[in-house]
Amino acid sequence: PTGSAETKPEENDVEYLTPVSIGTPPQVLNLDFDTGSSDFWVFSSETSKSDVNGQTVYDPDKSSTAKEMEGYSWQISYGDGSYSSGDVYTDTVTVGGLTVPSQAVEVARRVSDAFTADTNNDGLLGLASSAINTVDPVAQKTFFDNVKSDLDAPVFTADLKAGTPGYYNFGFIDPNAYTGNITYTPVDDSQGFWAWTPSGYAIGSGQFKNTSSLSIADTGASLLLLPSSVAKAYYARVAGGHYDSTAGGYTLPCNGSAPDFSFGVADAGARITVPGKYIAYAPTTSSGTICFGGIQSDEGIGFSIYGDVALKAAFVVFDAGNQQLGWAAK
Ligand SMILES: NCc1ccc(-c2ccco2)nc1
Repeated sequence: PTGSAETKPEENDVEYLTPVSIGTPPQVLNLDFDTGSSDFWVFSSETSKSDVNGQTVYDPDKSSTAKEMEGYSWQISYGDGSYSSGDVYTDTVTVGGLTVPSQAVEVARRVSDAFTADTNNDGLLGLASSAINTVDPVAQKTFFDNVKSDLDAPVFTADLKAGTPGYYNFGFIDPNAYTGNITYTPVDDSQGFWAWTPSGYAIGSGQFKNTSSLSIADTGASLLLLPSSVAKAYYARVAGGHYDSTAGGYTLPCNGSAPDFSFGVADAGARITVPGKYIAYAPTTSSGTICFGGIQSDEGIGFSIYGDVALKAAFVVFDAGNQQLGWAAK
């Protein structure tokens, strides 16, 4: 079998939410599919009332197929400083027509303020390696790991789009979803991420620079976080671009003409071009004319993060069968 689920962008494409059915009768929650983490967690009837603010919650007591995993718990913290924690059930979960009869569903007791404030986000569905799942005492499998062996092919694809719905597909590669060829590059999952090394980059029509820095493909991250030297070189080419410590990063005019940013995949000379208009990411709170930059520095993280700003410029194949990432233009 195969599956296909439409995913919809929140404002400014800050995240993409995908409907997921949990339990019997089905309870539909809109989740943030995250290739940068491996916990499937949801707002629930157990979530502290002060932590819930409009989210749809999963209530295991209303599901005839829910089973509590007694003595199991989880707690996770993310790179953006947000966190959540709680207990664990198993229940039937359906994504894009694909059903896992006994998926570990991590129900939240507590979530951090940023999750509380994100009213449309009902939880996360992790798609990184199950090796970094946080459930204690025994790590649980991701939805993809549970369904992988049944799929026509052990792959899923991310086709995120700017300001309009895209798709997460499971078990097949849609030839109509991309242009040209898919260029594959090896994945190193030793840290649990979809980690890869781009072959280099170009800013606008500038010359391509061969440099390699470990990066992850992260659908659960909004921005493109690059080595500080690259981010600096990029904004040096942006009229009105500069580092603004009050904003906490580089800003630029929202209506400007920022240069494109291209990155190389494998040595095959394949390039993905992020249009400059994607880099005027979101107006800063204090203005409508100055935007927070979609490219920022990866200082302090230890690797670069190819988040939605970059991913929405490409058709991306997460190929677990061959431990590789495929990139295509679209
Ligand atoms: N990269 C994982 C991730 C995803 C979403 C969020 C988040 C915080 C507030 C709203 O959403 N944090 C981390």
